[in-house]
Amino acid sequence: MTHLQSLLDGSFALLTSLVAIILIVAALYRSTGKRRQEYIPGVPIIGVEGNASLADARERFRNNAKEMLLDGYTKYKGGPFYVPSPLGERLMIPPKYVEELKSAAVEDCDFVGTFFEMFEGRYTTMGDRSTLHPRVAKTQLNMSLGDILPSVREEIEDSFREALPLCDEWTEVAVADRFVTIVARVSSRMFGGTELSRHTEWVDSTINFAVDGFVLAQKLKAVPELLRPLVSRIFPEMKKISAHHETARKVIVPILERRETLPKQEAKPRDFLQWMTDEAKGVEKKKSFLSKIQLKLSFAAIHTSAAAPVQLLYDLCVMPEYVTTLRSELDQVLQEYGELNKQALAKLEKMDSIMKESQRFNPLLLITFERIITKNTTLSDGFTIPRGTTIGVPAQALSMDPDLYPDPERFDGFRFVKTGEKGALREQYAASNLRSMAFGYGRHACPGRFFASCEIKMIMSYLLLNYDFKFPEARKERPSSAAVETQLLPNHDATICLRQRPSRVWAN
Ligand code: HEM
Repeated sequence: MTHLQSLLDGSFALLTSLVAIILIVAALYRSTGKRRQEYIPGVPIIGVEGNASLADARERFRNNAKEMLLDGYTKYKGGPFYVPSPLGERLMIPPKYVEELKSAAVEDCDFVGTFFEMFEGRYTTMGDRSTLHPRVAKTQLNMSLGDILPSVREEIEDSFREALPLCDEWTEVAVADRFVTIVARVSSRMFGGTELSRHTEWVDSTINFAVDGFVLAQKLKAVPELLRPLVSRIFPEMKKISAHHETARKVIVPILERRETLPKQEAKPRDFLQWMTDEAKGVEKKKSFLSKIQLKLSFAAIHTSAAAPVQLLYDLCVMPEYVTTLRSELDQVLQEYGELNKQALAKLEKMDSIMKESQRFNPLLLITFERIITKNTTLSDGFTIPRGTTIGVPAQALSMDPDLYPDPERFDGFRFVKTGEKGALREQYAASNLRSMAFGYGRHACPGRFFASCEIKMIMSYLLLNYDFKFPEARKERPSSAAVETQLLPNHDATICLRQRPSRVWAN
């Protein structure tokens, strides 16, 4: 009896523990918000053809996303397909569906949610539901481009002098990181003037916030989702991310406090921080909030814009025949305008075109227009996208479509000047339409793309005017980009030989 009683007691204790474990697991599972993926019948998954399993395809996608996306786009052109991914299969949608979804309600077609998913936003703090920075970028930043360009020019000169000092002799340097520093400084000048752009700790934080967040996200993805809340604490990047926020607070809050004491009759600074301060509503007015958002904006602005001139520089080193034409366009424009102001930059049509062509081959993002569909959504032709599906557009594959870009495999630096002669705006570098989706599309299309376009043109102009450049003798091919899932990072180890030109800086 006693034996049976203790056996029953033991079983009861075991059962209670089991129930408790199941409840905890269920609660944790719910708290992660992850549901079992519902696939759309008949929609193919790229990479699982033949004997390949879904797990194989997901693994292959990590490093071969570019080829697999192109494969899917070519095979199922005009129709949807899934790309395999450890995060769950992502649904690539054709342009007709993009058009329908471009202005869907934010809560039904969630853009910020993709940051939380892809960059583990809960831990990396990447992604923010505040609309303050996109609001300000769409309005004040874009309206003020002409006014802020002189300070951008000055910062380019100063940061080039520090990051890439001019030398009479050919000097071999790895350029990628130096361009990140230049762009971080130039962006910071636009964010908050020289108080930010010359503040080394701030500039380092804006660069490394993205790097640490990216590394942490990759590490966390290798850990089962349930364990991430616990495991995240042991990764050093977690502490580094907190330190970047602390730097942002320490640097920005005093700037904002000083600005409050400026006499009313004094002209307000013309920078992003000031525009955000003026536009902020409710909790957005808190200085600590503004510092957090400014750091997050640096994530959107810096590595994205720094990748473009590096990739174009690599292109020009393998195709030096473009350099003379670009320099003579610059000469003509400088002669006409005397300086690189907004109108002058708009006249750099060949430069604009080659930037776009370079981006067509090596964009930073292979997929754009990424959104999470938060409720079952039926489109006009009856196609239903289940709740929880992450959608996107294979933007790079689209830019290789021969129906949109004749002879797409050929690098034709000035192809967009030719079609642009008909006055088609859609062919500009900063265009956002159904055939040019590098900057996304619709409600969330990159609001910083016009600034980015000016900034990249100015950086390339400065480079072309002041430096000769070539690859070292030993390099026979263009350095390949590093594919990390759907991102294509410019090669960070490649070196370039640079030499001072009989310098003109910018002046005519
Ligand atoms: C070449 C450089 C850049 C590239 C390739 C790029 C690309 C993108 C893309 C693909 C999106 C998502 C669009 C969509 O899904 O529809 C985006 C959003 C965004 N970008 Fe950029 N971007 C660049 C530079 C910048 C710069 C310089 C800024 C700020 C000054 C910026 C600020 C933003 C913001 C705030 C958003 C979010 C918009 C929203 O929440 O509605 N970007 N960008």
